[in-house]
Amino acid sequence: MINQVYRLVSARQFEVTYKDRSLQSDYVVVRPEYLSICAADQRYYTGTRGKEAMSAKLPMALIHEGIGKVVFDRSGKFKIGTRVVMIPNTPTEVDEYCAENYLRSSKFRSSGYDGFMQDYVFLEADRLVELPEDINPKVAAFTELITIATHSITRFEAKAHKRRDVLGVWGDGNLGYITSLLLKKKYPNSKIIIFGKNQYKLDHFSFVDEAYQIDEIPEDLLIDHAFEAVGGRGSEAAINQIIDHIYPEGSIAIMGVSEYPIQLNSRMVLEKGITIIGSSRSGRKDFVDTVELMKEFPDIVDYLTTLIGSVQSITTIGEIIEAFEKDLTVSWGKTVLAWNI
Ligand SMILES: NC(=O)C1=CN([C@@H]2O[C@H](COP(=O)(O)OP(=O)(O)OC[C@H]3O[C@@H](n4cnc5c(N)ncnc54)[C@H](OP(=O)(O)O)[C@@H]3O)[C@@H](O)[C@H]2O)C=CC1
Ligand SMILES: O=C(CO)[C@H](O)[C@H](O)COP(=O)(O)O
Ligand SMILES: [Zn+2]
Repeated sequence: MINQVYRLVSARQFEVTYKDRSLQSDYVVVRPEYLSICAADQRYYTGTRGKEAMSAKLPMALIHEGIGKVVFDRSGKFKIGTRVVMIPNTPTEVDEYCAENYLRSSKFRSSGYDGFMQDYVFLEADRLVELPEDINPKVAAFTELITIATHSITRFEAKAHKRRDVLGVWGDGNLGYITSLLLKKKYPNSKIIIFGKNQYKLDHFSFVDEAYQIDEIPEDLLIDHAFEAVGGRGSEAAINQIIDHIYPEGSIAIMGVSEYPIQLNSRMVLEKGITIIGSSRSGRKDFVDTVELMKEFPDIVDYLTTLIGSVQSITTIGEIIEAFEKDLTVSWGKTVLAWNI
């Protein structure tokens, strides 16, 4: 069959490519239903990802957050019509000590490999996780982003010391919202504090114990552990502020992506014996755990509807561009694409 792939060829420019795909294979074929734009896609779309990365990775189809329906599965593992979340990481080997998302050999969709902006996506069966029938598909669209928080909290649980009286999250955006929400669910007796730049965004975090604007943090406030969900230029200030407010021997999970190396107050990292936990992307286990969590606690999905910024129907390349441009102008929530192309 001929599959249409919608690739970014240079900043703000998409082209359709036609790829001949055989159905005589073990791939499961999924028709994308709802996709969602990640900050990483915007760095490619706008060209801010940097000249070197742009020329190394383009042309490629963007988007690594999305759900769809199975339209073909030779193995019969999935019934036709099953709604699934697609896992963008594609490992090519297994390592006893290194998770699939940290293996340098893994391929990650929309970071050098075609993402989900295609008429049909061909995936190995283990790159799909079945979703509950009744899940809100516009929230499920950004399940991948939820798995980022799941993955980071799992690493924190394994690597940080066990006092969890006060946990701080820096970043009053999408990832900060999801991370604080999952932390509150997992550690109901811990004090969860959100630190952000904008009062109108902090007002959305109704489930946290305390919220502070970053220029109004009491000097004597101390946290046991922290999660950084800022990224970009703001990462540096956020991580250094965390270093100032963390109790000795605490851990800092860094999730925000920055294009440039940032400067850390390394002297205080040493003096306080701080553990820094880098956390990037996610793997199958994080998707399975996240879907189970959403099944067990439907209120999590209810809270996450707050993050549906806008839903754009996509029927043409022009509408893809409109959706990316509109996403750049909104300051709260995720842009969900109803994939009708
Ligand atoms: N590790 C991983 O695997 C993943 C990482 N990411 C990365 O996580 C980062 C956050 O993504 P997302 O939540 O979608 O982005 P958002 O832009 O929604 O969130 C970032 C938020 O942090 C706020 N902020 C800026 N500076 C500070 C500061 N010093 N302290 C506290 N908050 C601050 C921003 O405010 P304002 O807008 O006013 O500046 C914004 O509200 C990005 O870099 C993204 O690429 C995303 C997915 C996966
Ligand atoms: O969003 C992400 C995962 O959900 C990561 O930020 C993304 O994978 C980083 O990739 P790149 O190096 O291409 O910017
Ligand atoms: Zn992402």
